Amino acid sequence: MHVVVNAAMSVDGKLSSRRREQIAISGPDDFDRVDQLRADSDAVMVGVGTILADDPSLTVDDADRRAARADRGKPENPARVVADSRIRTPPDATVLDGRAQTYLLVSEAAPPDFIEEMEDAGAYVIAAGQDRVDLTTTLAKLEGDGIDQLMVEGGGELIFGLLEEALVDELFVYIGPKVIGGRDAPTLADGDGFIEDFPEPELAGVERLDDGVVLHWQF
Ligand SMILES: NC(=O)C1=CN([C@@H]2O[C@H](COP(=O)(O)OP(=O)(O)OC[C@H]3O[C@@H](n4cnc5c(N)ncnc54)[C@H](OP(=O)(O)O)[C@@H]3O)[C@@H](O)[C@H]2O)C=CC1
Ligand SMILES: Nc1nc(O)c(N)c(N[C@@H]2O[C@H](COP(=O)(O)O)[C@@H](O)[C@H]2O)n1
Repeated sequence: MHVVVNAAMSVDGKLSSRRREQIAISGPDDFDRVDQLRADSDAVMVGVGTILADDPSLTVDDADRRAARADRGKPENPARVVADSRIRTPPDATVLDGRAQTYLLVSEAAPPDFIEEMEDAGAYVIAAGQDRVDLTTTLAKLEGDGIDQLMVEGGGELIFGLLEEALVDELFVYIGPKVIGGRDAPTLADGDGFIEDFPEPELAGVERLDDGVVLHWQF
C-alpha cells in the first residue's frame, strides 16, 4: 500500500484553531489539487476527531474526475476510512451517506452494539488493537481488500499515529496565509511527539499555489 498524507496548515503550523472548527486555509487552486489527489486514490482516511469537528464528505467534487474514475472501472468516489477506536462516529455522519464505501477501523474495545449500528448504517468494520486502532494491521487488511493507494487528510493525531508506525510514504503540506496560534490548536503532527529517531523526509517539491506554497516530502 502507498500512503499519501495531505494537510493544510497556517503559517505557524496549525490545522485549525483551539476551537477545533474547520478553517479554510487552502485557496481554490489548492482545494482543486486536493480533489485530484482524492480522485487518484482508492480510499481517503481521517481520524474520528476530524469526523466530529468537520463532518466531511471526503468525496470527489469535480464531476469530470468522477466520470474518469468510472471510465477506469472504479467507483465514482474513493472509499472512506475512519480510525475510530470506540466508535464515536455519529450514525448520521456524512461519511455514512452511501455515496462511497466506508470502512470503520476500530479496536477490540469497540462496543458490539455500536459495531452493529455502524454495519446497519452501511459501514464495513475492521477491528484490531486492544484499546486503540492498530494502524499497521488494519491498513494491511485494507490492502487485502484492494486499497493500494491511500490518501490521509488528517487530523494531527492520526497523522502522528501513522508517522509513529512508519506508515507514511509521501506528505503534501499546503502552507496558507493565516496565523492561527494557540498552544492547544491542532498541528500537523500531534500525539505524544517524537523525542528521538525523528523521521527525516526528503524534500521532493515546492510549488507556489494560491497565496501559499505546497511542500512535497518523501519518507
Ligand atoms: N487543515 C487541514 O488540512 C485539516 C484540519 N483538520 C482539523 O483537525 C482537527 C481534528 O484533528 P484531531 O483532533 O487531531 O483528530 P484526528 O482526525 O486526527 O482524529 C484523532 C482521533 O483518531 C482516533 N484514532 C484511532 N486510532 C488512532 C491511532 N492509532 N492513532 C491516532 N489516532 C487514532 C483517536 O480517537 P479514538 O481514541 O477515540 O479512536 C484520536 O483521538 C479539527 O479541528 C479539524 O478541523 C483535520 C484534517 C485536515
Ligand atoms: N486541503 C484542505 N485545506 C483546508 O483548508 C482544510 N480545512 C482541509 N480540511 C480537510 O478537508 C476535509 C473536508 O472535506 P469535504 O470537503 O467535506 O469533503 C476536512 O475534513 C479536512 O480533512 N483540507
